[in-house]
Amino acid sequence: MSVPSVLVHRDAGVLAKAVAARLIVGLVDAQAAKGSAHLVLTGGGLGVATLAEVAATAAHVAVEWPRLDVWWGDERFLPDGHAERNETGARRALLDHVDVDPERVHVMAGPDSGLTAEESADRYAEELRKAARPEDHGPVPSFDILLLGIGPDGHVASLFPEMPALHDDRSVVAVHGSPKPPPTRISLTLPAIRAARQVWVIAAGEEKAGAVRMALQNSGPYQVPAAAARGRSRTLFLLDRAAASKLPPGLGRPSSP
Ligand SMILES: O=C1O[C@H](COP(=O)(O)O)[C@@H](O)[C@H](O)[C@H]1O
Repeated sequence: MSVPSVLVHRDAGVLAKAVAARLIVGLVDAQAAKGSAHLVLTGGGLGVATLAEVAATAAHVAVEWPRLDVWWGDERFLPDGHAERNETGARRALLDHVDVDPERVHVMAGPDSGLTAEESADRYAEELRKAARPEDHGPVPSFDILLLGIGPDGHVASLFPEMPALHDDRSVVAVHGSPKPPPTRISLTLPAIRAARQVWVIAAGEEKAGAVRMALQNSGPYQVPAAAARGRSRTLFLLDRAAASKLPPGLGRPSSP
């Protein structure tokens, strides 16, 4: 697993633009190397703001959107089109504005599908398994870039501290009793997240500063799930100054004056 690098931008607005630019370059590079790419999206305020910045950046035309598989790290178990679904935010901010192949946009089914949360998680795990190639050596594709927001409690995706999902070795699980609404969610597990080539944890705001510090300081994953969010080749913590404000001196590298 890779050792995290920390990059700090001036504020949330600059951070969203910087992550968007980095994402466009990362996808173009992955497609140039392999022909197609796998991207895992996050929900949350900064996650959606980043996608809106991708759509607003002229260079996004360099991404071959039809040759991109889009996945989610987690979903709130709500009906299709619900404003609080991570999918809805991603569609409005980016996916409705680019030429993605609908067959390659892999959504986590909600209750309107007739599935229970467990069945939805199992179905997503199966979709991931089918997309995995022998060279991935596991039940999920080696995602090229996996984006994660982080909660003030250190949660990533819908993996909350001290919940049983943190011990699950399946790739996708249903989560019940989430401390953040809505209570029922679907989430990739830590083994699925750690199968990614690159994991980018993005965070803005002072309320995230304590969690960011713990995630970078060898906390146990059961207490701080973000501490286990690491990519096989690269892990980036992309922060604004407020989210980096509790890091020990020298840990964060300023990127924006
Ligand atoms: O509920 C969720 O929250 C986290 C973080 O969201 P933020 O608005 O505090 O940045 C997000 O990463 C996750 O995907 C989402 O379901």
